[in-house]
Amino acid sequence: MNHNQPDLFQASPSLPQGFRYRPDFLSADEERDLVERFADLAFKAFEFRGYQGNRRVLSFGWQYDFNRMELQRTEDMPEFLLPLRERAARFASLHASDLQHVLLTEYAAGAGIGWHKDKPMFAEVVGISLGSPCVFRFSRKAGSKWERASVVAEPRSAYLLQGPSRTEWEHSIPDVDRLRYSITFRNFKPSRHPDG
Ligand SMILES: O=C(O)CCC(=O)C(=O)O
Ligand SMILES: [Fe+2]
Repeated sequence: MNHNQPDLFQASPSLPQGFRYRPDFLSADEERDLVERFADLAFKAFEFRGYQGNRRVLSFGWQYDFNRMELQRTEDMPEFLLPLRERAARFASLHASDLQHVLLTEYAAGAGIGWHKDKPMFAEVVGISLGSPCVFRFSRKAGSKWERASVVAEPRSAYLLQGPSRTEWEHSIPDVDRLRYSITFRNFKPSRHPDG
């Protein structure tokens, strides 16, 4: 037996601390059903200070408006996402009711997301991937250099950003070759809940 074999459910040691990756979080049938549902949803071009990114987004529960720089209450999560929220919460050791916000993102071929940290009112982030695989890249400043790491987020996988992977590292996704969706559930930091 090879004791150096990395634990598939744990990020390899070179990945940021607090990052967890789980392949086959969804079955192929679940992935197909979700992609079919997404085709009927009203995604909107991501917009920031008048600039339209080439990805399209849709939020439920709460949405962060990047132009107004504030959270707004939005439509409740649709029923079909609730069992997935339950599973995402278990993966992150949270309660489903903690995950009051979900962002659906559609990356058409040629779309990606630039370097960023998620907004500071959010705590943990659980991301579920569908469609095209993508490279999930991490970067952080280490003295005068940048430290880098990356992992392939396969379709049907889930990842968790918590601890340093959430707070110290930025992440980005280079342009995908074909359609990818992500479902990102987030909870609020207790002191930053928009309901006070
Ligand atoms: O698509 C993903 O998996 C990540 C999306 C992301 O980083 C974000 O919306 O903040
Ligand atoms: Fe992000």
